[in-house]
Amino acid sequence: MKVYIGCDHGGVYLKAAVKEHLTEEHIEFEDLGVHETVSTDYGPIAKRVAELVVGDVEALGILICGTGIGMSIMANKVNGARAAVVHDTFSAAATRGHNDSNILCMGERVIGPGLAIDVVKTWLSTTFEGGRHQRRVDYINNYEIKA
Ligand SMILES: O=C(CO)[C@H](O)[C@H](O)COP(=O)(O)O
Repeated sequence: MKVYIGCDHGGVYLKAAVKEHLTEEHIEFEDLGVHETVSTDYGPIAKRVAELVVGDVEALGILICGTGIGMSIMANKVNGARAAVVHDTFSAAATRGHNDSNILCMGERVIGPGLAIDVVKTWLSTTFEGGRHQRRVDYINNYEIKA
């Protein structure tokens, strides 16, 4: 598994904490930026990470901005991206197990690093349950194909 990670200026510090965790856990990742707190736009970073994730079935993405919301809105414009804004461990497990989310979005202005790392751990260690949930994810995929 490889994790593509990106942030805007509102997520630089939380991204650093998440990268530290991934490094400790020997999880391969690629940082698509940004690296400074200079004001920047989340759209291009979300698009790039989402495209890389969709292009590699083994890959997952983590996107961080102030709220996680702008990143998720943009990422979900990329066909095949299932980006979820998550700030609690229950939702982290549910969105992997039920929605097969492939991108986790968080807001540095919403969540502290301790809980954020717990969210990342839970999200990365939960697998898609399939079954009835596969039918529901298929509905989304089929909608994208026809759109
Ligand atoms: O959370 C975000 C998008 O969802 C951005 O990080 C946030 O809107 C940036 O705001 P500002 O330019 O005022 O720092």
